[in-house]
Amino acid sequence: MSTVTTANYLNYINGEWIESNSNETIESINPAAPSEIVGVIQSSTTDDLDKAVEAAKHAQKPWRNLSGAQRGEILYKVAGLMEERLEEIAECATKEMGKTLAETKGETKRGIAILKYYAGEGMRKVGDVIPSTDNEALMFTTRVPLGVVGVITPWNFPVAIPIWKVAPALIYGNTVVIKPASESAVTFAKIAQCFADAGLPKGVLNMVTGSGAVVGGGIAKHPDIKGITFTGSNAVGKSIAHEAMKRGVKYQLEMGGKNPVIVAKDADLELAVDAVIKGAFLSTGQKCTATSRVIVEEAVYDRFVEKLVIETKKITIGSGLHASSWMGPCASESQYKNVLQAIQTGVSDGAKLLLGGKPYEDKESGGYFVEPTIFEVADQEIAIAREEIFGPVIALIKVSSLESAVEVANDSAYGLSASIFTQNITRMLKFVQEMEAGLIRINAESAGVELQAPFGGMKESSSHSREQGEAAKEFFTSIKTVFVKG
Ligand SMILES: NC(=O)c1ccc[n+]([C@@H]2O[C@H](COP(=O)([O-])OP(=O)(O)OC[C@H]3O[C@@H](n4cnc5c(N)ncnc54)[C@H](O)[C@@H]3O)[C@@H](O)[C@H]2O)c1
Ligand SMILES: O=C[C@H](O)CS(=O)(=O)O
Repeated sequence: MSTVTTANYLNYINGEWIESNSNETIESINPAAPSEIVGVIQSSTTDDLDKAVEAAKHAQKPWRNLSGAQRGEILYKVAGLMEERLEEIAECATKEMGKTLAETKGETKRGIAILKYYAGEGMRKVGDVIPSTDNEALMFTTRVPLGVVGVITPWNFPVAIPIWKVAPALIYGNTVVIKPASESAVTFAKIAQCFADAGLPKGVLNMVTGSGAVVGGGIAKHPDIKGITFTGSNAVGKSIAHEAMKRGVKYQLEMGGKNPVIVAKDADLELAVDAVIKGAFLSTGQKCTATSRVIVEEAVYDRFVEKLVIETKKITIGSGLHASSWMGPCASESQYKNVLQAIQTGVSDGAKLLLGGKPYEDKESGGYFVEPTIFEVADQEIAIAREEIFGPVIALIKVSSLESAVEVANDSAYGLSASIFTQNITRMLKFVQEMEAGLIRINAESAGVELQAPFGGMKESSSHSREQGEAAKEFFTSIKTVFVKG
């Protein structure tokens, strides 16, 4: 029997908090203590979505007609309010999806920094003057917003990912309808409140919560939504792309990964072990850039594995609210079951289980905890070496040379993030050149996206645009080339 511990969270449409006309709700559960309901959100309908899109459409022209500096001023105010409410937002994120308070505080600070970065973008140039072949003419480029943008976000970064989409969308003059993942929608409701309290004009930002198929699918199909930015699984991303292409609207997808780390024979093994543990098990492995394959040159394989197992055994598991916990639960029951199923598949496919592989029983809480799990894989064709698990599971692969390591690393449908540990500059440069991934990190964990740099994947990890930094401008605006003759 679950007990409601907090309020009913409403949709934010046209500057007001309103209930869905479905009169149905979804419970956001604490995965570390599933009997606890963090909040109750709206299970919205396409009618609710239509209201939100209408509000966004109505607000778009006045919003676009503000100067970038004026739009930026509001983003700075949102950042300030989030700073004041940092503890509340971070604690809510930890309760909703499980990652530790240290991680959610860091993520909330990251969201604040992203808001400030894009607030500043409101004062930066948007085009270029290009010399015309006609010496009496002036030719230049400028940029215009897309209009109403649909934002669909996952649960694993409930603060950073919505903000790294919403902030650039708004600063470049678009208005937004966002559907956050239901597993972390209460967290975004608190962020939307910061936008409301910062004086954002009504209709500029609208949040509609609910099922992906209904509300997310409705965003993909809506005729008045002129751009869709999505982060989530490949299956869902491809369905959104299909709908967007049918309507001829811009779309942006950032999706799954199966991120390799190569440990070369000249690697600093202590550094590599520390980075693999952080990259694979922080956030319970629920990062798109998380380490899931570790490819080790045979010359150092046994020493590396011995150190890795010893250090992994030190990981403390528990509620993310407890300072003693280094790793929290899987974010939901379904994620928990998916991870345990993947582990079972690994065992039945013949992978050698070196550590973990079982639920971490916490009888008091009944939380969705899984032990950090390390497999040794001889056959790279098996599922745990190929498919994204999005949990605390790594596959170790032994290779005879760096050439072979890069071949194995590239042998994946995904191309999001990749790291190498070596102290040889030639090997580093060869890796940079030959590794098919959008994020390349040298002597550092595979996770770690910096807000000021372009971020996105290659191959099936992405629709091949880039998010964050100046790159966001390319998606959230259209370029106009202007030729002026007196
Ligand atoms: N590349 C990146 O930057 C990045 C970052 C974080 C997570 N991810 C990926 O996201 C996945 C985990 O997140 P998730 O479980 O929330 O993914 P998901 O695809 O299940 O859901 C993502 C969002 O899409 C919505 N959705 C679900 N079905 C939909 C549909 N039919 N139409 C439209 N929207 C729909 C969901 O409600 C949610 O808001 C992993 O694959 C992970 O790799 C990628
Ligand atoms: O899931 C999103 C990315 O993994 C963010 S980061 O690489 O962990 O910063």
